[in-house]
Amino acid sequence: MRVDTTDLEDVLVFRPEPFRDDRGVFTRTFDVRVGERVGVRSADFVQDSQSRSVFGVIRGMHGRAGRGEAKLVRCAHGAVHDVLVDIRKESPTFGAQQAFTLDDVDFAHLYVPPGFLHGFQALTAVADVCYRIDREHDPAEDIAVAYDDPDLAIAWPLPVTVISARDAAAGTWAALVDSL
Ligand SMILES: Cc1cn([C@H]2C[C@H](O)[C@@H](COP(=O)(O)OP(=O)(O)O[C@H]3O[C@@H](C)C(=O)[C@@H](O)[C@H]3O)O2)c(=O)[nH]c1=O
Repeated sequence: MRVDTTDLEDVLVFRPEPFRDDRGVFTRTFDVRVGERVGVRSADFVQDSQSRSVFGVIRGMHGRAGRGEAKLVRCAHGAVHDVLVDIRKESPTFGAQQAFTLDDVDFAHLYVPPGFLHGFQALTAVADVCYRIDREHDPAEDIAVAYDDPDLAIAWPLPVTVISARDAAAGTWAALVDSL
């Protein structure tokens, strides 16, 4: 399993080597020893979750107040266009964003440290995203910035088909920056 750095400080991509044959595919999704070499400790993650989205759905852009949360994110079925925005004021990449394709072909696995906005758009009829977080979910700490905020100007690949009521009511990037 290879580990790539990214344009965003401290964000990593774990790249497994899927095995394919006539039956289908086998892939290791995470390797504790590889993680430990780059400071990502599997034991730190306390909740594993999965969401299923239909074509064109956008979920995001979500963050967490307080000390934030670290995430490991992968797409188990289908494909998503996954976007991260660095909201750590002290970071050299503060305000920068990067997009990643997560799919069930390469099985790339993103490590997102605390202090990021995260969102994705489903590129396939069904897209299952699995993620692990290092703190128990607490809706009181939810942060959301509009997926179509003009200052963020995220280039989503498809017209949005469905978003949640929470995401439709999300705040602006400018308001978030003022609050940091
Ligand atoms: C995120 C989350 C939600 N829930 C509950 C709350 C609610 O009743 C239901 C659906 O929640 P949401 O609408 O917030 O789910 P969703 O919009 O899919 O939120 C997720 O979006 C992606 C982009 C992320 O990065 C995640 O961290 C998370 O914020 O599931 C949990 O119990 N645990 C969780 O970790």
